[in-house]
Amino acid sequence: MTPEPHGFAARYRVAVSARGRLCGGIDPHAELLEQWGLEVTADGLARFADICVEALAPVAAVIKPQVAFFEMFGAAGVAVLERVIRDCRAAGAVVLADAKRGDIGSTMAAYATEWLDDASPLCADAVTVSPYLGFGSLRPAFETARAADRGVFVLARTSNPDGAGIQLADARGRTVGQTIVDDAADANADGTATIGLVVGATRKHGLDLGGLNGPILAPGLGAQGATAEDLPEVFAGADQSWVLPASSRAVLGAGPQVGAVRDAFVHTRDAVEAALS
Ligand SMILES: O=c1ccn([C@@H]2O[C@H](COP(=O)(O)O)[C@@H](O)[C@H]2O)c(=O)[nH]1
Repeated sequence: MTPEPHGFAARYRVAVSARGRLCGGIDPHAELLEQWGLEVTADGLARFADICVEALAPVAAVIKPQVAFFEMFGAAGVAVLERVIRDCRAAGAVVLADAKRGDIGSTMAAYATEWLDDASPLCADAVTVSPYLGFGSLRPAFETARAADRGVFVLARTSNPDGAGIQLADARGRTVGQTIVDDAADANADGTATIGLVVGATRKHGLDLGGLNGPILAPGLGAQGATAEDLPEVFAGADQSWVLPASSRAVLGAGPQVGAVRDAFVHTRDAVEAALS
């Protein structure tokens, strides 16, 4: 019997059932800043971030700041990121920091503290991680997340074409990507959905996702070519209630007016909800 959602599963389910299945990406590309009439500086970044937060935080179930675009401005950019995370969470959105961290276990523990510990100024609700050092190396992040009802999203089958070489490689009869899925499913047997996966919406992934019992972040909608109508086929074998498509540039390209960004987000979210079961 599937246990009642608790831990991160409960928080995630509440947000998605109230606001729908679309993750709004905050990716302050230099091109977008220029398109919005902003300087490519920390001040321009701060204005861009304020508009994104005002547009998305009250309506999006999950918001995913791409941390690289903040870190590239150094300490001033990280200060903007801290504010984005805090303000989005205060408005009721689940914040997934797209940081793609991964290292040996002892260093992974420091990353876990950075992104998942209440005492950190960068504390989010979930973080993306890379399993290249082995699924087990991520354990400190899983433990920190589980203790705090937070989540960790592990890269399994990414949206970029270059991912195939490693993710589809044979690992004793399964693909490397499938071993990540299976390890995540085992770790989610407690019903907390602490472990989510990243599986691109851009192509047939070839994974058996049926037993995951956790969220599936599906980037690639819009700028990378995937459409809402593609989703049912791409995620045919998954529990689609867990599928969370993500879009950044295609939504943000509607800016800089707050209302236009929000409308673009809501329009995309409604298309996703109409397409998925
Ligand atoms: O497999 C992956 C994992 C992460 N991403 C990230 O998602 C967004 C996509 O942005 P778009 O503008 O909607 O293309 C970006 O932050 C990526 O780093 C991904 O695309 N694919």
